[in-house]
Amino acid sequence: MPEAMDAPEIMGNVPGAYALGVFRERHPILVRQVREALPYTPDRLRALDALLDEVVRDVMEPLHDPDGPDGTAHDHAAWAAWGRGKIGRRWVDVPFLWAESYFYRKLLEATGYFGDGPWRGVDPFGPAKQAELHSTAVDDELAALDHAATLPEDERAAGVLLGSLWGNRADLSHAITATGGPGPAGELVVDDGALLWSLLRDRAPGKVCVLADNAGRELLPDLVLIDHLLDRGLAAEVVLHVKPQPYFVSDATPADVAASLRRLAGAPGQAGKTGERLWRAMGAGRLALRAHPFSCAPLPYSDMPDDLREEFASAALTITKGDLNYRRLVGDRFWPSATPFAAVTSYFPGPVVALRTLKSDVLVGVDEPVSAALDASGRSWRTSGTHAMIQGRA
Ligand SMILES: O=P(O)(O)OC[C@H]1O[C@](O)(CO)[C@@H](O)[C@@H]1O
Repeated sequence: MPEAMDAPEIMGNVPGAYALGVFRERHPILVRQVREALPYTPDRLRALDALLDEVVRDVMEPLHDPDGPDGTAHDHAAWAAWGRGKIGRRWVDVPFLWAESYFYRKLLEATGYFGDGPWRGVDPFGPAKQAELHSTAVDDELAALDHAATLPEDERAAGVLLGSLWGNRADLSHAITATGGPGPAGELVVDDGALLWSLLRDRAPGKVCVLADNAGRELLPDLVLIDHLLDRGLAAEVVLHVKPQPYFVSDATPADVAASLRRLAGAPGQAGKTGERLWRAMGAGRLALRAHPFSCAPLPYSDMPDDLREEFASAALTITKGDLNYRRLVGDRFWPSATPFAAVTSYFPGPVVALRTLKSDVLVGVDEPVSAALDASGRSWRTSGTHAMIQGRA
C-alpha cells in the first residue's frame, strides 16, 4: 500500500474543515425542510423533532430497536455492525462519510420510510425533486438539445460529456447552504476527457457502468450521455446504478429514473426522441438499472462486495458521477492534492473515470503548484462546485 494511503480520514471536528459546517448548518436546516415538505402525522413530526435535537446536541443515537414500530428495516444488523465504536459519539468525531450516511439513514427512519405505517416508501425529498424536474430551467435545458443536434459529431460528444459533468453542480443538498443556483460551467482542474473517449472508441463496444448521483438536472444530462453512447455504438449496453432509497437529498432512485424518462419522452424535439430511444433501450435490456444496497453504504468502494466487483471488472468503463461517489472512489481523506488518482483507485477492478464538481475537501491528481495557486486565490474552489474534474485511469 503506498505511503499516501495513510492520509487522515476527513472528520467534522477538524477546525476549518468543510465537514463541520455540514453538521452544524446543513443538517439542522434539512431536518426542518423535510418536516415542512409533506403533511406528516404527529408520530413522524415527533420523530423528526427528536432527530433535530440529536443533531443539535451532537450525539449519535442508535437506530430504533428492530422489534419496535420502526423496526422492520432490512438493514438494522448492517448498521449495528458498521456503527460499532461510532454510535453514541459526537457526529463530528467519526469519519465524515460515515456520519453523513448515518444521518440520511436516520432521516428516513424518522419519516417512517421503513415502517409499517402510511409513510412507508414515501420519498421525503420527493416534492423538491418533482419541483425541479418540472421547472422551466429543465424546459430550457431540454430545448437546448435541439441546437446540440446540429453540431459536428466531436463538438456534440464534448457537449454531452460536459453537460453530464456540470449537471452535477445542480444538487439539491448543496443548494441548501450554497448561494445562487447552479450557474454556468466553471473551470476544469483535471481534464481526462480524451482518455474517456479513447476507452470507448479504440475498442469494440462493451458494457459501460454509470454510477449515478443526483436526480433531475443531473440525471437528465446523464441520460443524454447514455443515449449518446448507445446510439453511437460506443457502448453495447449501459448499466445505470442508482440508490435503492432516498439519500443525500437528491440522489437518484429507480422512481427518479422512471420520472426522468417520462419527462424526456414527453418533451418536444430532440429531448423527446432521446427519451423514446432510452425507453426502448430499457425494454430491450441494453439499458439496465441497478439499485444495489452498497450504493447507500457508508463505505468506500474499496470495500465493495464481490458481485459489484465482478460487475465493474466486466465493464469496458465505469463512469462515476458526483462528489459523494468521488469520495467513495478515492477514499474520503485529506490526501496531498498531487496523490496519483491511479494509485488510490488501483483496487478498482477496471477502467474508471470520475465526473465531479468539487463540493468537499477530498482531492487527488492535482499538482501542488496548481492547488496552491487556487488556494491562494481565496476562493472556496474545493467545495463550492465552481470547479470540476474529469479524472480517470485505464
Ligand atoms: O451530489 P454530490 O455531488 O454527490 O454532492 C454531495 C455532497 O454534498 C454534501 O452532502 C455536502 O457538501 C457532501 O458531503 C457531498 O459530497
